[in-house]
Amino acid sequence: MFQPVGSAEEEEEQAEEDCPELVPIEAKQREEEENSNPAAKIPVTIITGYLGAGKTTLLNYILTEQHNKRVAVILNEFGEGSAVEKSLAVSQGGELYEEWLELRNGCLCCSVKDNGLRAIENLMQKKGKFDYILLETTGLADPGAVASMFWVDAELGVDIYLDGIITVVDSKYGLKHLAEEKPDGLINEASRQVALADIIIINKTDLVSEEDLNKLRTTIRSINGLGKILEAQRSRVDLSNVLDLHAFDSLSGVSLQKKLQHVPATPPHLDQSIVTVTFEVPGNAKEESLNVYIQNLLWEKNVRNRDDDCMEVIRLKGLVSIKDKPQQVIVQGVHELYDLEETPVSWKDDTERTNRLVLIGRNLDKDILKQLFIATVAETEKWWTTHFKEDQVCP
Ligand SMILES: Nc1nc2c(ncn2[C@@H]2O[C@H](COP(=O)(O)OP(=O)(O)OP(=O)(O)O)[C@@H](O)[C@H]2O)c(=O)[nH]1
Ligand SMILES: [Zn+2]
Repeated sequence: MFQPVGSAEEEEEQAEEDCPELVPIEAKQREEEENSNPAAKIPVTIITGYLGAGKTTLLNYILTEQHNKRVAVILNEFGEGSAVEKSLAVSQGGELYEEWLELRNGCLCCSVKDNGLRAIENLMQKKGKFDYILLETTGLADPGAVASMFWVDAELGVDIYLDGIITVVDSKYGLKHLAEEKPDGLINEASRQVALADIIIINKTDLVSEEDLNKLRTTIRSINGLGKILEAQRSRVDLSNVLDLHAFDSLSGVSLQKKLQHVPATPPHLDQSIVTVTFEVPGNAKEESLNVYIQNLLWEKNVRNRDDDCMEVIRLKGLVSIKDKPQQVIVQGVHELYDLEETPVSWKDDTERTNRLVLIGRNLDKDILKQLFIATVAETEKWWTTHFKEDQVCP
């Protein structure tokens, strides 16, 4: 795991902020508990989406569907009370709110008002009582920050892993939210959530015409060329499409290879600042240079496009060939965090060795990104150093 210096401390500080003490569950001992493998890691799926898009509806749906999983739910409220969340707890458990609840089907439910980290740590003390975690963020949350939590916290990483990010989009208001301009020139929350998603659920399709739905679908695709788009009413989707995705680990290596070959070049969209860029460069990458390449993009943020705008990468994904490594390496990035991990898949022969990268973000210029990458792979420092202007680091 690579992270810019300072983040770990910041996370630490955040974790210090108060979180309600969680009430232990007096649950009956389960037979499965004895049989369950204590070393097995628990998947966490983040459910995000703009206010009212249908996140809680999705949670409710998952909790009531047959899936043979004992799901623990964490509602991340960031201090904003919500009647809807209350109704979830009540309708499912018929009891208290803001505490741990054991639902009738054995699922656990919790509501927290901090960044969720402490809640998950506490939850892990109930290990063996559940085998899946769903975390709903608030509508205005940046899911990247929540996702980063699982990467930064090494201790947590022993017990759980990030399985995927689901973004629920409201059919009726989705386009409006995506087009919203923020006064400070920042990327709006709705776009950020779509950019980060592994799965995008276009929900409430009952409320719009086929024409409007097409527009929304096209816009979403133009932002995120990699994520899977599903359409739903009442957030009812096939659960095999949203759970156990392994979107962030090397297990996704095999499927990722196929997927990366079919990422559509996203059409330029006038009012859309976030795009997906993908390119392929055959050959080997030198690990050190690859780190420099990624760090310049994610940390130094000193890579600019032709208009001299800074490139902002929100999500990065790829399969690369590292010199002297027999196995394919998966690259994952969310905001400033990234990771290189060997997959179980080996390169068959040297002619096959190649690097495929997908970047989702703002002001991205495919040619410049590719040229920089070629400079890395070919280990020619010249073009490289002339292109980074140390004194022109973006804010
Ligand atoms: N017409 C229609 N309404 C829906 C659909 N799905 C959800 N709703 C309604 O939309 C409202 C918001 O749904 P929630 O699931 O609470 O949305 P949320 O994203 O959790 O909302 P916040 O947590 O407040 O941001 C509720 O009144 C739902 O009943 C749908 O497919 N069609
Ligand atoms: Zn909700």
